[in-house]
Amino acid sequence: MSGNALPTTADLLATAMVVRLPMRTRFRGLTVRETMVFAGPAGWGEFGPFVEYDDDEASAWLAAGIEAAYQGPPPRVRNVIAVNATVPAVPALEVAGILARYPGASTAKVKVAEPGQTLDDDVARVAAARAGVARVRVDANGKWTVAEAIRAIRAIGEVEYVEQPCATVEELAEVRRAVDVPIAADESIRKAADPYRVVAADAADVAIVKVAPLGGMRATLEIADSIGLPVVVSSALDSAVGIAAGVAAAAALPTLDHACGLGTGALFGADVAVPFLPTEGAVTTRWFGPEHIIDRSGVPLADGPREQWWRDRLVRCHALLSARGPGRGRD
Ligand SMILES: O=C(O)CCC(=O)c1ccccc1C(=O)O
Ligand SMILES: [Mg+2]
Repeated sequence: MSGNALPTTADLLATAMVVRLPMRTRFRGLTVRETMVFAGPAGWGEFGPFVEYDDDEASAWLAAGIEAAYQGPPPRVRNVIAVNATVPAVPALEVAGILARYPGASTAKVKVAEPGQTLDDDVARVAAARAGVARVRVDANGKWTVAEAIRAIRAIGEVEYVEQPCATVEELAEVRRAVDVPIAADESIRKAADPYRVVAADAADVAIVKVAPLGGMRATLEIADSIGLPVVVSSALDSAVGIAAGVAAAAALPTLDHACGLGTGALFGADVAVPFLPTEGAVTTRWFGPEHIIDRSGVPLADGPREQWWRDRLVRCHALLSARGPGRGRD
């Protein structure tokens, strides 16, 4: 909130809507994405921490939503953001159908190391993606041991980078020393008490940054500015409102050399607004200002108990933010 007072919970809840967005393809174990959006004087903000997150982790997401609704986007230096196709851990035969939702994409990010699947499944999925795009990056979400990562990376072959092959910073550093492909850090930044430890440990070549878990667009820009690594701005499987903040952060970066992971609107079967669907491999900046009206009859709303659960969660996270005082959401 960079010094601004927090809005009250009554302010936030007055316009809050809890939605259940159907996924076209299962992603991160989800077939429905529940999230909350609310409006403030600068436009719409999103509060959508995954349901299993505790309040401490979730409160950074609230800071991000409040920043969007009460401060709006930072000044931008570009309007068009190249995005990767996001390929969930689907059978190889389904990859072409996913890529078709990303017309013109030259990069695909392929999920690997899905529990219950094999390295052969990963190799086949990556091969199918290579058949459709020029460049492939993979994301293991920390699921490999060091030995598994080294073996898998050798089997998968050349990729733009491997995102979060293992869970810890030390393991990332060990894998990075053992292989030639670049390593990207995601969870080691967005879930870490100290996002800069990946640099001190020589654990990554690329920093994945996400507006919601990092506590907002400005907090994301600050990390991007000081981390000393090329960044990729990615989504947190946000609705169009949260994606607008990700796109705004990407649009404000002084340099941006990699496709961003902001095309996940293509994975939803419904959204709170016209989704950010990539055309020619890119999305274009758009802001849902205070004048924007979300048509409640056009969005799948949560039922009473789920809506109350989210409202209570917002109140608890708001208490954590106000106890913490102004400053970066994650401090
Ligand atoms: O980066 C992308 O292409 C999409 C975003 C994505 O993969 C993601 C979305 C929600 C939660 C976690 C992740 C992740 O990068 O691990
Ligand atoms: Mg990731």
